[in-house]
Amino acid sequence: MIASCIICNSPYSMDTSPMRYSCECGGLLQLVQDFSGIDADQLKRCFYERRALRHTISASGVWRYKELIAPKLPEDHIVTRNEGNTGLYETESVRQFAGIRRLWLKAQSENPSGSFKDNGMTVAISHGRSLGYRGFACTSTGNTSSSLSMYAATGGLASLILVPDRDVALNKVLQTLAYGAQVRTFTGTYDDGIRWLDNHAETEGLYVCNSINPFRIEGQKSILFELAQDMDWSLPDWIVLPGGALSNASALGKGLHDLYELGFISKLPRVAVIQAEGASPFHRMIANGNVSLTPEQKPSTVASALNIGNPPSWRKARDVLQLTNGVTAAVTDEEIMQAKLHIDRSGIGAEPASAAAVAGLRKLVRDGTIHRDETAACILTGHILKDSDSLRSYRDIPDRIQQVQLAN
Ligand SMILES: Cc1ncc(COP(=O)(O)O)c(C=O)c1O
Ligand SMILES: N[C@@H](CCOP(=O)(O)O)C(=O)O
Repeated sequence: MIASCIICNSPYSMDTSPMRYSCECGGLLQLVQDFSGIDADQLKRCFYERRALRHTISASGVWRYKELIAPKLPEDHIVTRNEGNTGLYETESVRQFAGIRRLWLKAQSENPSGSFKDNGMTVAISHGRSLGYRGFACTSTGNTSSSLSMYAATGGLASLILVPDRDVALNKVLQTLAYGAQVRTFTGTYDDGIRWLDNHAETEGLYVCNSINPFRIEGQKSILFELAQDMDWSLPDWIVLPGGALSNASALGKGLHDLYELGFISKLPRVAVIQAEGASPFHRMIANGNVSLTPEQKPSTVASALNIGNPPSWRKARDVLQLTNGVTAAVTDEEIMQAKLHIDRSGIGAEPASAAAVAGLRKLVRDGTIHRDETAACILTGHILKDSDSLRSYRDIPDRIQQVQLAN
């Protein structure tokens, strides 16, 4: 496959190692898809047929869309856990909380490792394996690492993980270790980890699975494809998602572009990217009308997955806002936890980072950016058990635990 630089358009072949993540000029790479031979109506029928095929690669909520993601990747290199196929819910209590006419929640938390990362990771790992790599690496606040180490274990491959030594959810790191990964902790943030990988991955023979990897982004497009298929190719007015490294904003935007180009959808929904106030360099850039991103040196939020001060994909996300007439917002930790309470009590549940999307939707409805008669889908990115420390902040929990003596 060919990738091109998002800044200067230089082309690169992605079929040989060492793997390339960025251009000589520093711009990230983006895969170039050729949809010229595709019969869209026939492909649409295939998507429905494949969804019904249990226990096959094609039934995966990612590989079902292989022609639009990695058409030439040989099937025998694919490492899959039947990812995707996640639920789409309409929940009255969360809808009322957000204050919008109709709201759908896409629960990527139902993925096999518990977060949306699996949609992209299956593609990145499979691509790396097709190039002959045996060692896979990332830096992570915990979800990318859980996903990477799960797929590495599935494929009999080695994983090396760099984890900041503070402000990460311990149970995500334990999940990562449980799958068998080697973990190195360091003083610093996700941003420092990315820099280290940039400088050392090639010499250590490692394939990097962070979202600087364009195959990760390509795989994450499937979240949007599945949402569109679930909704019979008629998407809501808004797609609202949390923003950290901005991989999801980049991927969903590319997915929207693809579906529009192929004629699967006739209208582009608007994209709203929601950041936590303590880690909101992208929101500040957009709100201030700046042309480049000023990194945040000490990102800090209760939504530990969003503790990212220098999101690598900010240019791709900016282009998505331009394509979809999108917006950004920032929400406080208190607003995030308030939204999380509603999502948890609805029975769906989510980690704080995911709840930022619902908190942001509520804010944008309240300030009139989103009209209450419009419709929206929020992407719930991670599972309720992912950040279990945050659950301790529910003040009513002690009142609902009763110590009793059980008589036989
Ligand atoms: C649960 C969860 N939600 C949201 C995000 C932010 O997504 P992105 O980095 O794609 O902006 C992350 C990690 O990045 C995450 O782990
Ligand atoms: N929250 C993420 C951080 C972003 O990672 P990336 O995979 O988009 O590079 C995590 O789970 O580590």
